[in-house]
Amino acid sequence: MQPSEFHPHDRRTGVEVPPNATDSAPATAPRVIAVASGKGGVGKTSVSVNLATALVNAGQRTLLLDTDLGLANVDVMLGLSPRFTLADVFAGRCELRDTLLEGPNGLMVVPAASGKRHMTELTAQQHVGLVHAFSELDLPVDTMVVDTAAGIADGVLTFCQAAQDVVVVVCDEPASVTDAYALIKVLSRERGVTRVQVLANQVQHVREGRQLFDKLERVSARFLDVTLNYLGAIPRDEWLRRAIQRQEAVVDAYPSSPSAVAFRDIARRSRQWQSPPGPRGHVEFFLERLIAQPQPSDTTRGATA
Ligand SMILES: Nc1ncnc2c1ncn2[C@@H]1O[C@H](COP(=O)(O)OP(=O)(O)OP(=O)(O)O)[C@@H](O)[C@H]1O
Repeated sequence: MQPSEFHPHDRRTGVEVPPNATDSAPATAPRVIAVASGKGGVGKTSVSVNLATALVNAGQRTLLLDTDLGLANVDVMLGLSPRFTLADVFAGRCELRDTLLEGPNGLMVVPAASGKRHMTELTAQQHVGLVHAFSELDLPVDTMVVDTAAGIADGVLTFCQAAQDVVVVVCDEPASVTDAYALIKVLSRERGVTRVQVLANQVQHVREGRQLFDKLERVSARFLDVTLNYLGAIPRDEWLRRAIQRQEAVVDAYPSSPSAVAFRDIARRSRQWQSPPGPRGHVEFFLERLIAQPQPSDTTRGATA
C-alpha cells in the first residue's frame, strides 16, 4: 500500500481505509509472523520494526501489531504519536480503526500502550471483539508482524500459537539462551508449535549466531518435538542504536549499515516461507485462530527442562 492510498489525516491517527481495500485484498490469508524472545531487552522490538519496515519497502502490504500492553514501544521506535492504542479499544474509548497509524512508506501500525494491563488479562470476549474490529477494518494485508511481550505469559504464547511462524530472537547471554529455550519448550509442549525460526541478534561475528543456534538446536532436538530453523544473525551495530535515537528503522535511516543489510536479507528469506493454505484473506483470520485455540488453564511459568 502506498502512503497516498492511506488518506491519513496526520501521522497520529484517524487513518482512512481505502474504499477499494476489499478489491485489493490478497487471495490467501496474510502471513502472520510473531516475534518473541523469552528474555527482555534482546532486541525483539528492533527486529519487529525492521523486519516489518523491510517487508513494506519490498512491496509487501504489512501491518505491525504491538501486543505488549505492558511495555509497548513500537510507536516510540518509529517516532509515531498514537492518540489511541489497543488499550483504549479494550476500554471502549475508541474503535480499532482509530488506533491505526501510518508508519514509514505506508507501514500500518497498531500500537499498544505502556503501563497498561497485560494481554494475558484480556478475556475471550475481548479477543472476539478484536476479531470483529479487525474484520470491519477489512485491510489488505500480505504480512502481519506481531511484536510480543517479553516472558512466557499466556498472552505471548497465544499470539505465537496463532501465528504461522514464530521468530525467537536470542543473543549471546546465558539468560537469553535459557529463556529462549524455555519459550520454545512451552510453545512446543503446550501450544503445539512445531516450527520455530531462530534469529541471533547483536552478534559480534557471523560464527557467533550459528553457535547460538547450535546450542538451542542440540537441546531442543534432544528434549522437544520441534524443528528449529536458523534464520540468520543481526550484527551488533552502532548504526542501529543511532537509528533508535532518531526514532527510525535502521533499514530506512542507514540502509547500507550492516544491520540494515541483514534485516533486508531476513525479510527476503521470510517471504519464501510456505504460506498457509486456504482462501481466507484478512487479518481476521489471524485473530480467529487466536480464539479458536484451546487455552491451557495451567500456568506455563516455571516449567522445568
Ligand atoms: N543489533 C543490535 N545492535 C546494537 N544494539 C542493539 C541491537 N539490537 C538491539 N540493540 C539495543 O538493545 C536495546 C533493546 O532493544 P529492543 O528494545 O529492541 O529489545 P526488546 O527485546 O524489544 O526489549 P523489551 O521487549 O524487553 O522491551 C536497543 O535499545 C538497542 O540499544
